[in-house]
Amino acid sequence: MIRMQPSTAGPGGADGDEQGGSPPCQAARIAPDYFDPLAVDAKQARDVARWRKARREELLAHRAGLSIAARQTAAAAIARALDEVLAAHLPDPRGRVIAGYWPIRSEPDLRPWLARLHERGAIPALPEVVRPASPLVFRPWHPGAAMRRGHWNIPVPASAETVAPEVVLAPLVGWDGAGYRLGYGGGYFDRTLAARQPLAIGVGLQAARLATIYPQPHDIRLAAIVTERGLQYPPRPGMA
Ligand SMILES: Nc1nc2c(c(=O)[nH]1)N(C=O)[C@@H](CNc1ccc(C(=O)N[C@@H](CCC(=O)O)C(=O)O)cc1)CN2
Ligand SMILES: Nc1ncnc2c1ncn2[C@@H]1O[C@H](COP(=O)(O)OP(=O)(O)OP(=O)(O)O)[C@@H](O)[C@H]1O
Repeated sequence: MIRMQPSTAGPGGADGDEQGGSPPCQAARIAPDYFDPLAVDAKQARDVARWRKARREELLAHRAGLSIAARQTAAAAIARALDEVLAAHLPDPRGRVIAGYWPIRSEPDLRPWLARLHERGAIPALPEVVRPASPLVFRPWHPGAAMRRGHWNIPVPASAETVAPEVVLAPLVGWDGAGYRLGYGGGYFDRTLAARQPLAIGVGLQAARLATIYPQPHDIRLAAIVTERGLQYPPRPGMA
């Protein structure tokens, strides 16, 4: 299995991308979970944003380099782990709205999992960016549903109907053991989860784990994180 060695130096740290001589930010020295919103200054926010951009590029390049077979194996294992999480939270999915995503940029393809839920009577949904810097909107989807191109060319259901999912899969570019997600940098999922509270389950590769994503006040902790190695968050007793 291919392993990724994510850089461990934090924002403003000596990870080789510092340009100027400004003092390093202290985010790496405090507990990653502790954030006093009043203490978050513009410089720290910029440091974190720059650090995240660099990690996103590394993680996306790693994922894109995996074979199709490796990605399919991972997606199948993620789907099995998701079934377990769902069984615990939503034993009978009939009539319940469960949002996935249309895979882009080598994301695990969980459409077969959504299709199985559809067969079991659930209402799968997919997200759409309808307005920049706004929460996502979800539209019902089923295998074979008519699609159109949305923002960023991501296919979205052609239906004008919107639904409110009880469960939302959040594809992970990166993640950390405290339950935080690194996405593509639009802040869409955070805005969506801030606006309503579905059960948000992060899905991604084990290799995309970071020591911390340096959670900021806008970052919302996921309810669960699932990789090809099963449930990673919340941690199970005895798990490293
Ligand atoms: N398959 C899939 N569909 C999805 C998501 C996803 O993560 N995966 N999303 C999950 O949210 C939404 C789309 N998310 C997006 C996030 C960022 C940008 C974007 O324009 N990014 C800028 C960088 C922004 C920045 O760094 O300031 C860019 O790449 O130019 C577009 C869409 C909805 N659909
Ligand atoms: N609830 C919110 N209200 C206002 N701004 C927000 C909110 N959530 C995120 N943002 C802004 O969105 C930007 C990107 O955030 P972040 O780096 O966390 O994106 P991401 O979670 O990786 O992206 P995405 O969810 O789209 O894949 C940040 O500049 C942040 O300030």
